[in-house]
Amino acid sequence: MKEYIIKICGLTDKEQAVSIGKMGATHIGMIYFEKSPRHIDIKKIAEISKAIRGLAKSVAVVVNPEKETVENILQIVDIVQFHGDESIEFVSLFPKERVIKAFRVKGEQDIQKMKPFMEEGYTVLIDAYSEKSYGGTGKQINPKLAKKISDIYPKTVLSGGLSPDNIKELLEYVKPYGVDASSKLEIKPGVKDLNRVKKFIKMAREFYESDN
Ligand SMILES: O=C(O)c1ccccc1N[C@@H]1O[C@H](COP(=O)(O)O)[C@@H](O)[C@H]1O
Repeated sequence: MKEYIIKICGLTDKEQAVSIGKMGATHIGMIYFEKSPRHIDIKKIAEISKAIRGLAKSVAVVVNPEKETVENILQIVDIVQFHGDESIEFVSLFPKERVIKAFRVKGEQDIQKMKPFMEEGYTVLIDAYSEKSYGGTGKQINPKLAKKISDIYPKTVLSGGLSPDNIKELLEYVKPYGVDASSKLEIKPGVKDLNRVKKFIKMAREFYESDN
């Protein structure tokens, strides 16, 4: 069977997370980064992670964390998503299959930074660069650049401003291994519009389950 990732991120509510798991998301993300408007504490992450067990994989998004923080988080979620400037030396302290490494991509020069992670076979997520924020900005990555990265590296997850309005076109053009969406599926930070989420997941599943 074909492997792919459909990740919905920035959940703060258990009931919403369970609904999204039932809609067919493969991964559900929660933000553990105090500067984010979607930040939730460890107790809440544990509660949501437990509730979605068997439905979808749980992912905690962190930005430049301490080693102990990651060790504690990996006790309660399936996967940790490093969304800051973490080095390969730091990331490789943790099991590869339990890691997603995100890169905020400005231009082709950033591909160089991804190379060590690609060579080691990590799942690599690409997001748009923003000066103001580490993520969840709704900004879109240049599709040509995204395609170039996805063509180079088969385990590339596309993110950055994805929604039902652009997903079909981007999937057909970039053909990434996975997709990840957050802010463009929200009513307000941390609260999802479930109709938009459902539409997004349906469109992504149609792509991945067709002979694209
Ligand atoms: O969502 C956040 O607040 C956030 C904070 C810090 C790092 C990452 C964050 N979100 C991730 O950013 C990408 C793109 O999100 P969007 O769809 O453009 O809103 C995604 O992986 C989010 O999980």
